[in-house]
Order: sequence, then C-alpha cells, then structure tokens
Amino acid sequence: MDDLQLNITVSKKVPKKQTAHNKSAKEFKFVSKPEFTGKTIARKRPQNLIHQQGYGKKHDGEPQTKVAKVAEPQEKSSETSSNLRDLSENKGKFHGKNYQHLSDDIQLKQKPRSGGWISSLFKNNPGVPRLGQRAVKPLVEKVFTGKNFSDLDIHPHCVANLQQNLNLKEMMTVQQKAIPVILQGRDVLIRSQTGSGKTLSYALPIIEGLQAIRPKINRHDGIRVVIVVPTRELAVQTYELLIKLVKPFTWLVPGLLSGGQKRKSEKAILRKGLNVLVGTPGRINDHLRHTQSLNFCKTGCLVLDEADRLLDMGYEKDVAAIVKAIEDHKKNAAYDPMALVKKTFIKNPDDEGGEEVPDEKSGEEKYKHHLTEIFLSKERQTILLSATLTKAVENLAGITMVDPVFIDTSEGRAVIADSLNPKLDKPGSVMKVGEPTKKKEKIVKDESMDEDDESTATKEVEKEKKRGDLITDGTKLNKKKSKVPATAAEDSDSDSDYEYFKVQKELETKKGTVDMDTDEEEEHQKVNTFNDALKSAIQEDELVLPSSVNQTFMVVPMKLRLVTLCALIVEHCVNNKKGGKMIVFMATLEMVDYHSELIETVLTGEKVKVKKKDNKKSKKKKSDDQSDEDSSSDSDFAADYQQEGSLVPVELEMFSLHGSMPHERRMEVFKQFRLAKRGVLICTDVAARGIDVPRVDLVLQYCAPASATDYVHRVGRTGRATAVGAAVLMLLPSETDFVRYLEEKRIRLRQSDESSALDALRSVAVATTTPRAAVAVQARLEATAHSNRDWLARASRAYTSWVRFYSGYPRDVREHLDARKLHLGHAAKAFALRDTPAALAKRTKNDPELQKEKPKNRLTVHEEEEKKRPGFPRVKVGSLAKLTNKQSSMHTASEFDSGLEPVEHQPKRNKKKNK
Ligand SMILES: Nc1ncnc2c1ncn2[C@@H]1O[C@H](COP(=O)(O)OP(=O)(O)OP(=O)(O)O)[C@@H](O)[C@H]1O
Repeated sequence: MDDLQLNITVSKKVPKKQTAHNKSAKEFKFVSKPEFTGKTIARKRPQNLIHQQGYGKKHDGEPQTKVAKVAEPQEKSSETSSNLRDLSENKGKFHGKNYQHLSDDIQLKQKPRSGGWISSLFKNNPGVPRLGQRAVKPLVEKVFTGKNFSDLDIHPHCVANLQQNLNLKEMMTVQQKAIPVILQGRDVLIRSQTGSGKTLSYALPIIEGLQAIRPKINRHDGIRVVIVVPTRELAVQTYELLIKLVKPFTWLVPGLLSGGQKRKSEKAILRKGLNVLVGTPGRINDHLRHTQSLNFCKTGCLVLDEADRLLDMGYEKDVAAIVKAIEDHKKNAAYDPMALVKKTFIKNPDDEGGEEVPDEKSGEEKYKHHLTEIFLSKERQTILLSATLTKAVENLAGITMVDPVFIDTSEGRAVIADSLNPKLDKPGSVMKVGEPTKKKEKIVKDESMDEDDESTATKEVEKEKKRGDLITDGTKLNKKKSKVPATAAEDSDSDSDYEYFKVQKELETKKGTVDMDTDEEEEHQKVNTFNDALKSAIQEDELVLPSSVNQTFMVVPMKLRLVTLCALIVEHCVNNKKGGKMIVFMATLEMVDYHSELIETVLTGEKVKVKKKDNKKSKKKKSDDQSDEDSSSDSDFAADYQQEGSLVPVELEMFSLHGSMPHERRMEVFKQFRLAKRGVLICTDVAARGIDVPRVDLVLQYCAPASATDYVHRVGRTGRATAVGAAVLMLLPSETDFVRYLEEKRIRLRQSDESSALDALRSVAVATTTPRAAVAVQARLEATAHSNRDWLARASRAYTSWVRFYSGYPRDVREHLDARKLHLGHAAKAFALRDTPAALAKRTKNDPELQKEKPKNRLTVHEEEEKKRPGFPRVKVGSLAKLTNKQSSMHTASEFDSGLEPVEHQPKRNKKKNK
C-alpha cells in the first residue's frame, strides 16, 4: 500500500492536466496536496499553510478538505510548494540529502493512518547552512624528537624502567627540552599541546633528582615535592605514573590527596610519611589547616599542572595558600633549634679529618644533579605547565618563579626563553642536555661560599625572601622582582623575623648598589627575555591542537540533536567492529546524569524491562487522553516501534562522570572507562583536563565549550601521543559563528554531513528508512522519558540546567551562542520531552499518573490527616521546594569541589542526596 501510494503521489507519470479534483477521495487519503514538484507534503495539521492560505484552525482530522483547498491551479501550487519549503526553513542542501528530503520521505512512506501523520521530528527545522572554510593555517607541534631517554644524563635504572615498565624509549619534544632544564633546578613554565607527554617531562627529572640524594631519603624525610592538579582523576593518573617511575627506587614514596576519601585515612597516609605529594588544591589546603603532620619544610619543588585551569577554577586562593605554606614552613625550618643543636654535636670531617658522619652535608657530596641540590637546600623550584596559557598564569609565574625558563614547543615558536641566557631565546633553539646555565654556575659559586650550615640556612632564607617576598595573605600575592645575588649572609643572633630581614635588606641594598651599574642593563634584558616570550604567546592567543586529530563540526537542528547523538554512538561504538571508545562533553551534571541513563536505557534496553509496566500504563493513559495530545507528536507512529529489549548489543557500556558524583563512583568510572574496549563516557568539563584514557578515538562536544581553550582541552582527550583520533563539535544552526571564532584562534574545522549521521540508526531500529529509524528511536527515548514521574523530573532538570547554562556563556562567546536564538519548544524535543518543563508542569497537575506521591514522612501532615489529627504541625508550603532548589544549586556549584565534607556538621539530607 505504501508503495502504491508512493507511486500515486510521486510519480511523474500523472498526466499533467490531472488535478486533485479528478481523483477519488480514497486515493488522496494520505495525500494532502497534489504533486507538482515531485514531493508531497502530507500533513495532519498544515501549520505552515495557515498564513499562506488563510486557513482557519479546523484542520485536525480533515485531510480531504485540506487537499481540496491546497489543490489550487498548478502555477500557484508550485509557488506554494516553494513557500512551504521556505517556511519550514529547510534550505540546506547536503549532497541532495537534507532534512527536508528526510521529512518528505517519511511522509510518503509512513503507514496509512486516519487523519494522516507527520513526524514532528523533521518538521519546521531551521535550515542547515553550509559554511565555507576559511584559510586558516593551524599551529602544529612536532611530537617526537628522534632522541632517546638514554641520551639524557639520568640514572640507567630510570632509562631501563621507562623501557620495561612504561614501554617508552624515544623522547617527546617537550621532554627533550624540559628534562635537562628541570634537572638543573631551574624554574620552568612549559606550554605544549595536549597529549604531548608533559607529565613525564616533569615527573622523570623529579624522581631522578630525588633518587640521587645521599644518604638515601626515606618516607619519613618529609615531603620533597608537591604536585598540584585541578581534578581528582588527574591526581590519580599522576600518582599512578609516579608509582611506576619509582619502581627502581623503592625508598621513594609518592602519596595522593585527591579528595573524596575519608579525611582520617588521608591523615594516616600523611603520618606514615611520603616524599612526593600529589593532590587537588582544595584537599591539600584542607589538610594544611587540619592535619598537623602535613609539613612542607623540606619541599624543594612545587609543580602546578594545568596551571591556567587551577587559576580559573577559582582555586587561586588555595594555590596561594599552598605557596605560602611552603615558604612559611621552610622559613620556620631555618630556625629549627633542634637542627642547630644536632649540628653542634656532629663532627665536621673536613675540619678534623675524622671519619665520615652520615649527616646531610656529607650526603650532598654525592648528588649528581643540581635539582638534587635544590632538594637539599632551602630553595624551591617551581614548575608550571599547561597546553594553554592565560594572563593569570603569567602573573603566577611572576610571583612564584625566579629566573625562569619558558619552554614553548609549538612549531614556529619552539622557544626556550631563558631569563638568564637571552641568546637562547630563538625559535628552534634547543638547550643541550646538561649544558650549564648561568644559574647553574651561580649555584656552584654559592656552594663554594657556603662556609657552614648556619650561613647556608641564612642564605636560603634570604633567597626565600627574594622569591616573591612571600605572600602577604592567602589571597594576595606580592611580587618582588629584586634579584640580588646570593651572598654568604652574616649570622644574625636575633630571633625576631623583623630584625633578621632588616639586616638582610641592608646587605642586599649594599650589594645591590655595587652590582647595579654593571648588571642593570643585563638584568633588565634577562627579565624581558622570559616576559616577552610569554607575553607574546598569551597575546597571540593562538592555540595548538594535535595534528593527529581530525576536527569537524556538524550543524544539527535542535530537535534532531538527541537522535543524532544516539546515531553517532551507534555508528562509533556499535557498528564499528573494532569497538570504538568515545567521550561526549555536555554542559551540566544534570544533563550528564539524564542523558547517560536515558541513552543506556533505550539503546541497551537494560532498564526498559524494569519499566515495562510503567510504559504500558502510560501508553494506555496516553491513548485515553488522545484528544489532549498534540497531534503532531510522534507517539502514534512510534507505537509500532515499541520494541522491548535492547536496540544494540548490551556490551555497549555507558559511563558518566561529573564533579558531584560520590568519590568512589567517580574513581570506579574512571578506571573502568580506561579499561573498557568500547564504550561511551558522557561527562562535564571535569574530564576535559589532563586525563589520559587510552584508545579514545572520538570526542563529541554535544554542547559548545565555554571558550576556545576548553575546546582545545576537550579535543585533546583523543589523538594523544602516537594515537590518532577524531573530534566532532555539534552546533545548532544558530551557533555556526562559533566556528569563525575558533578560526580566529587558528583552529581549523571541516563541516561534516549531519544528515548521513542518522543512517546508523537503521541498523538498530527495524525501519526501512533513516527517518523512520530516527523517529522510532526518538519515540523510544520519549516513551522512556515519560514513563514515570522520576524520569520526567530528571528530564526537566536537565533541560532547565541547560537553559540556565546556555544563558551564562562568557561574554566573548555569547554573541555566537546566543540564548535569545534558542527555540525552547524544539529544545524540549532534544531532551525527549514533548513539552517544555513549564507546559509539562501544567499538564502534570491534571495527570494523576504523573503527580507526586504524597510524602509519607511522619512529620508531614496533609489536609485529610490534619482533619483526623488536629493540632499536628503542618509542613509549610514551599519550604521543601526552597530546600530542593538550594540543594540543586549547590549540586552545580560543587562541580569542581575538593570532595570534602565541610568541617562543620552537615545535615543528613545532603548526604542522602549524594548517595
Ligand atoms: N616518550 C613517550 N613516548 C610515547 N608515549 C609517551 C611518551 N611520553 C608520554 N607518553 C604518553 O603520552 C600520553 C600523554 O601524556 P601526558 O598525559 O603526559 O600528556 P599531557 O601533555 O600532560 O597532556 P594534557 O595536556 O592533556 O594534560 C600518555 O599516555 C603517556 O603515556
């Protein structure tokens, strides 16, 4: 019958003069308009014609009348037909296969039903513009250097361990450039593209420096290195790498403070002792306040990984507090009376030719790298890293670093801007491994001047003071640029800090005035070398992405977003025999929770069985309320596709990750997804930074990122190191200018064909055409979302959170991602809702199926009960809603929290929610 009808409507064999009036009513049963253009628009409610044809509103169930009215003389109809197209805004033409075609197709092939039917999924979608590509030359980086780790001047066990346990032999560019500089104990700022091996570039020299300390340190020797990272996942990942790196050096102990675990167990870890601490800033800071055993008096190295993120996540106070704590603890250690007492009783072998005493001094003789010297001194090395830099990072560098080196590995820039050696600041310049720098020479010189331990201690404090002149409070950092050459300071008998610093200042000034004339110009040049290179990198604001990632964007009308997402998942993870792994970035945690459950339920059918009863009930209810239903809904048609069970093999694993998940769950998800052969991780930006999941071959940005920087880091989850990958940015037709915004940052994307993306659904929904399959899947999504009150509430929350998020895009992207251009009705469809939450709330009022169950709480008394038990306190209307709102806003606010419970007592209710 379908085919027959198709012939009738589409066939060009229809005699030219034959009009609709000549046909029998039966033949036109599903044809709303005679065929003039080769396409027929069959519709139950010809909304688009209302203005054109001046129709009244009585269209429902009157297809014949409509046909008669539409069937105007030929010329007029052809004009109407083109108008129809304009009105439905489907002007896009993708290889002759756009959404209008899909829409027409489904109308022609649908089952005959009374009143005719049109899929609302393909109706009234805005056109998909075809964006031309601008000539953008992306910045690229050479990832590998051809040099091996064995070329470095490091312990052979380190090299062997890299080869045997990590399967790493050849160095990556950033490693080749950064490792020698870090081993020299220099402060370093590293910018290198995502997945380029930055973690190893600092972890390897740090372990190398620590293992060289003699006598060997043990876990009780204090925290020598502090590594601060923005997320728990990154903390775990970094910790795991350190565990692998210390394998040959069993006396070195890394430790993890990542949040989410019990504070008590972390305190125990700290009490037991560790040498390298990895943690999130919130958590480290919390322990600084509440755990006495956390002491940084021996910390010689501070690493801030993803430095820009640490600062823009509002962690700057925590970071500042950690820097201050390190400086304070080290300063206090200089006055350790016990250390002084100990030293007076230890014989100096040089003085009296006595036997070697196993104190620190004698151990120093054996160190190999200058980094080791830093660990043994009161100095601190600071390392900042990120794939993207911001002004805040520049400020932080100015505050925390002394004589820094800037390493930027992007081609064209490829600089090592050394503030102590301006001549090296040339594109492509590479410092030779082990090449001494002026700072190194300076250190050696200082060393010879160290007359005794006390003067060394004095000198170190002096250096500490110079290094940014400490922090005045936890929030504000005061930078002091003076770089007075280190001198053997005179002993100060005074116990007062103030007196001590006064003496030091006088010495500095004296020395400074002598050196000023000769060194002033050179000093100025040194400072500028680093600053200029960094400033130009920030100002140019050009971003580098791995060339191994194929970047595309896809313009998808709002209503088709959800089915397109399902199609991409099916195509990538199900139809792909090798088994694909993809990460989908969404805007809010409510979206993440809802979408992952919804898609898992519909595609794998895992929860469908549980909800079968509900579905039937609601279906029955729906059919009863048919008259109330929007006749443009897909539900009638979709009823035929209410298959049970899974649409895809259940092996498809869905994971979700966001900052407000319970810690254990979060870690479990992260670990499982890393191990999974195929699967989808739906997440917020919490997974955008640093995390290194093997075999992720597709990154889908379902919601546009808040900045070009976020775009870079999201995309960076694929195509890491030697791997290749693909990244798709899904945009609405109103968002296409965002591509131009990215192009300004030298990011080049190609437009991909969105209509063919839906084809993958044909393999999972038993349907003859792509549109039918899309409608079937959408119908199942909607049926699930409407199956009970919980689902609806979750859908509504996700929808609302997204709308809220959308209107909060930062100013520089807001013009491209304009909330005023959103069609909220269409957006509902993208959340598998048949109405906006506001309209839904209205409907829910009258639908007993969807109404809230009355609370059975003992303290809640309802009107009926109150009649029975007069005088019992009633719950104030709205008080519960307020609480829920507060909870939900806190939920969003805690996206990147430390995972700690506040110290104060927390109401039980919140704990329940987290579960
Ligand atoms: N020399 C090497 N050879 C091959 N692979 C390497 C090498 N060094 C590191 N890798 C691998 O490269 C991947 C990415 O490394 P890493 O996570 O350190 O990148 P990154 O630059 O820190 O990325 P992001 O900026 O996203 O944090 C890891 O899987 C790591 O094991």
